[in-house]
Amino acid sequence: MSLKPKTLSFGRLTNPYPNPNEIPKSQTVDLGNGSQIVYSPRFLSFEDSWKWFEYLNNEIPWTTPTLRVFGRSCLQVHKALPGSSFNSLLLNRYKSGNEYVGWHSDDEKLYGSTPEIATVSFGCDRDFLLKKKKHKNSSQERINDEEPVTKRLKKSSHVDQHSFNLKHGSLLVMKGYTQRDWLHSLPKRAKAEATRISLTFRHVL
Ligand SMILES: O=C(O)CCC(=O)C(=O)O
Ligand SMILES: [Fe+2]
Repeated sequence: MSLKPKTLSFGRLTNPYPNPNEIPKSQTVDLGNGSQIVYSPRFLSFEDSWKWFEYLNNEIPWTTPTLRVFGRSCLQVHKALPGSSFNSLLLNRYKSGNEYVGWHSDDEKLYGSTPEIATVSFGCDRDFLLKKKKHKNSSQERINDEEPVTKRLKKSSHVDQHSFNLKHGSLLVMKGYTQRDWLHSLPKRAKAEATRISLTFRHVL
């Protein structure tokens, strides 16, 4: 894919980390029971990410709700995730903070039992939330009646929800049993006025 954007509009946002030494490091969050999230806030450079944003925003024939493109995946995602074998790319565009994705998991059979799903984000920062699914009968979720309520509440608010602010040029990877055990969403944000584009790389069996 050649990157020949029609227009470039660098400087829409100020680079939050102009000094490369201050760029936050990647973090791995262990969600427990074999699920993990890896978040790299500055996966692509600030300038390259704007080139990608402009290219995607101007050149993709965006339709509602989504466009699925099968074939060779692009960018450097394969290099960053050795062993990955993505063969599907889903593109989403959120034109404002009013556009959102509700709670769901990408647990369709076609992705297998432990899919690795990698999301690269461009444009406006948006929050990405994760919450644990309620399994009525699993021993893991069974409420211990002996435990004081206050302890129970503390435990669940700490362990059962996570939030990531997905930055321009960031990479977030959901791994292991994240789709089986967790829901994710990209909620409405009144303050997010600008467009966000995300690319999600997946492996279809
Ligand atoms: O736009 C995103 O970051 C995620 C969207 C999503 O969860 C999906 O397309 O399944
Ligand atoms: Fe999803």
